Amino acid sequence: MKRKGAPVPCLEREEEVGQNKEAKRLTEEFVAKSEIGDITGAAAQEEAKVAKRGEFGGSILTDRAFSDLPLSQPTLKALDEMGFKTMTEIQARTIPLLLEGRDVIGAAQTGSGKTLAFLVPAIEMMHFAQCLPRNGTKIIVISPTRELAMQTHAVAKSLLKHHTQTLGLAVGGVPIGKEAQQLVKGVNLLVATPGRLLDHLKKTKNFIYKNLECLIIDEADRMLGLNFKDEMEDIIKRLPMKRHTILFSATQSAEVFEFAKLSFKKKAEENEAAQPKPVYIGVDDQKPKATVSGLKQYCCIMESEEKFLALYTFLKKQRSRKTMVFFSTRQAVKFYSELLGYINMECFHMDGTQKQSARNSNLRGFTQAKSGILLCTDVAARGIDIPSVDWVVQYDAPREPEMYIHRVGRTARGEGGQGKALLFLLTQELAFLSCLKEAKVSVITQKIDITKTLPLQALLEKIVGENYYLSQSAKNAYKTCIEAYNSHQIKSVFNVHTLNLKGVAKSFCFSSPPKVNVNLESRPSISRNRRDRNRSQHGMSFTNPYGNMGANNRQFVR
Ligand SMILES: Nc1ncnc2c1ncn2[C@@H]1O[C@H](COP(=O)(O)OP(=O)(O)OP(=O)(O)O)[C@@H](O)[C@H]1O
Repeated sequence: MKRKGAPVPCLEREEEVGQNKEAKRLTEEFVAKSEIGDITGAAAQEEAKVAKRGEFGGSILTDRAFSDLPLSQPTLKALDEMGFKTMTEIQARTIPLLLEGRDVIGAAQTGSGKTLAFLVPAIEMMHFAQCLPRNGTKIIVISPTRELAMQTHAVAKSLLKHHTQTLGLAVGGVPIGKEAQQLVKGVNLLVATPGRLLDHLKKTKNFIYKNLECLIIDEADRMLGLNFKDEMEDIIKRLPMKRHTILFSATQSAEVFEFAKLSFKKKAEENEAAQPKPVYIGVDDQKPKATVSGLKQYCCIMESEEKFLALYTFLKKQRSRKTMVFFSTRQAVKFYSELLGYINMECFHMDGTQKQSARNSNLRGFTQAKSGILLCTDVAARGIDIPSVDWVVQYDAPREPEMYIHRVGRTARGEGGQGKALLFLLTQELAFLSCLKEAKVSVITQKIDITKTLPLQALLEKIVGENYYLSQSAKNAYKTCIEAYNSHQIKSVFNVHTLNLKGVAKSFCFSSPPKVNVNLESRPSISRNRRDRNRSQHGMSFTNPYGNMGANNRQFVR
């Protein structure tokens, strides 16, 4: 195939720049006519009612001051310099217990100050033990992503400003050698991601962790889920048994309690009578809502072919705001950021497979921006504390309600934080709202009308069709989108067989579904023999019998 067009997002050829300007002019014309991005009708009325009831906003702070606690002078001074005077509820309820040396499982809404809740007592523990570098690592904090680990490390650095204890960071994506040297010199408080921590536990000679006093697991429900379970079990096996364990998360799951049993049991067996039981503090367990009061939540119901038009129009309308958009795959993040860049809507993008330097610079760029767009996968869903995010848009539905809660938790954070969240759902996915309701999340639904913007579709199809790189990227994104949908956790709601492939293809700017091989684990109508035949032909994965899925595949396309 002749490769037409410039590699995206570079625009080098003169005529392409011209084409780009034309695309921009035309797209803006369509946007001006559209209504999405303005909350209207029933949604606006509902919003007014909520405001009237005084349910929106509100303080997360208690009237208890940090200075009421028996904290060391260096810590109090640092807290004061950081601008923290009174405690949030999770801090007020857990810090005193942790200072007494109790093991705690803490749960509190996103953005409610859990980081200080575990760092302050951890630092006090080191201070009062008068730790020196030669004592090795006394505290380990494990975070699920590099970004969250870096953020926690930054908060710990500020808190340790007037202390003498040492701090270190061990995350993937950076040379391991330098970290190892630091560990050998003596890091009293180590913040790490699980994979890199395990590497050091296995391979870094003279890494002193035998004196470990406290293991803190942040985002515990995520860390103990399927992806990290084996690593975490291996880590736990290697660490000294005699230590405190602290688990924190915004959402609690059965896994956390299972893990807690495993982690706390060993110690209990060792000296059962002397060990007080771990304490569970669920700050929001009695609250009717799982999300913070400063968050307004909306849901737009649409068809597949409307999705990208709706997003584009929304982003245009909200261009003076700071918006995060979540997708289910990194290929979708890549394609849509290229496409938006091509039509002059620059955005930051972040996914788990980017080089660490690119991840950092995108996150830094978006964090520092007054307005802007960050397209991302769930690598940015948890813990990340970006100031003043106005909107969280979930372009692809999350894989479970807990992930919804974490994603929307990137806005309306901290004291007085306010923000809005918008969930895109396909008509056949409406039942997900019941799942959200069960998880104590209620959203205001809105049907959107994008008829005025529909002519934009042809222009987008032309742009993608004429650019080899964009169309390859779109194809990858289309293929992986279907595969991700197929592996959705809530199969009764997100059933791949109900997808309208023609509509999905349109959302990736194809006029008809492109030919792709898709790996789907199962399809009820396919005989086992045929499936096995396919499997043996193609190794572990097999070519989906939809094969080159196309619009004429009637069984699959509505
Ligand atoms: N006592 C406090 N007073 C004022 N602001 C605070 C206080 N404690 C924390 N904050 C601010 O609240 C914001 C959210 O805190 P943090 O990142 O610790 O939340 P979190 O509960 O860990 O959220 P998530 O569940 O999303 O990880 C931060 O910007 C932090 O600086």
